[in-house]
Amino acid sequence: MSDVQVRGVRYEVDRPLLADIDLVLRAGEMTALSGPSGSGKTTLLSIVGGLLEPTAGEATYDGAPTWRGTGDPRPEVAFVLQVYGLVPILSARENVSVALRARGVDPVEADEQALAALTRFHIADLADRQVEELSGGQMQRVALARGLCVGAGVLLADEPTSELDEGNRALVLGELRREAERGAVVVVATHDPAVVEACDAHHALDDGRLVDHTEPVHLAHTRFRPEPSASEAPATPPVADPVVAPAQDPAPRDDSAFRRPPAGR
Ligand SMILES: Nc1ncnc2c1ncn2[C@@H]1O[C@H](COP(=O)(O)OP(=O)(O)OP(=O)(O)O)[C@@H](O)[C@H]1O
Repeated sequence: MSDVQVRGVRYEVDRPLLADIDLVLRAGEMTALSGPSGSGKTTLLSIVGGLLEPTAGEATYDGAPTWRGTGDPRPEVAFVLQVYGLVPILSARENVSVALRARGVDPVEADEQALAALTRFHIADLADRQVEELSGGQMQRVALARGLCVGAGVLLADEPTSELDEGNRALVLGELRREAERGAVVVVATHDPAVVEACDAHHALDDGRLVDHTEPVHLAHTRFRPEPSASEAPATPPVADPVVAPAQDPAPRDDSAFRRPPAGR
């Protein structure tokens, strides 16, 4: 098991997009990366995974830079992309199978493993449907099946629950937890306080820099949540910290499947 080390990373295009990023992303843990839209989460994931070359500094995994000079990620790295990156005219199973074949898995075996991966996300019944016929949430789960099926050492997921209902979010968090438990570095860029809460570590970005998130966390949808009108005002005062008490669920949620394990595991 190896951690990802991010040291002195800066990234500029026509202006600085990331500056002074120093992080350790630990193997065996789920790490949340939060921050408002445009704060640099996707850019940082891309550098961590070797899709982008940092202007300065480096990200390393297992002692070697993740940037290989080409923009092709190392085989130990898998992404679940925000825009899914699926091939619309291929079936769900084919989209997953392609990722396995690219890593040298025999085609018949790859098809079997692809079906097993879709089963993890409760979409085995959609295996032979073309991806372009699927809903956004179904596509997101196909992308998750593809990202998680390869047993990557570094799994980078960009907003992996953005299209999902609460039940499927719990399912996905449970599967990400399983990846961490087998020793992967799991990093999740997210706006969702429930996802942050399920992670072992949390780093917040604002305008391309890491910020102290012990104060109210920079989560866009909590920051910009409108004030309730007088007629909508709750009978009891709202809780001050949206991350400590993020949800106002009417019913208790069974999140035991993805809750972080107790200390000293
Ligand atoms: N190729 C590019 N050229 C120039 N600017 C870019 C490029 N890619 C991203 N940016 C800018 O970099 C900043 C960070 O973008 P990024 O996608 O990393 O943010 P994010 O935190 O992931 O946002 P979101 O939550 O909306 O997905 C934004 O201001 C964006 O406009």
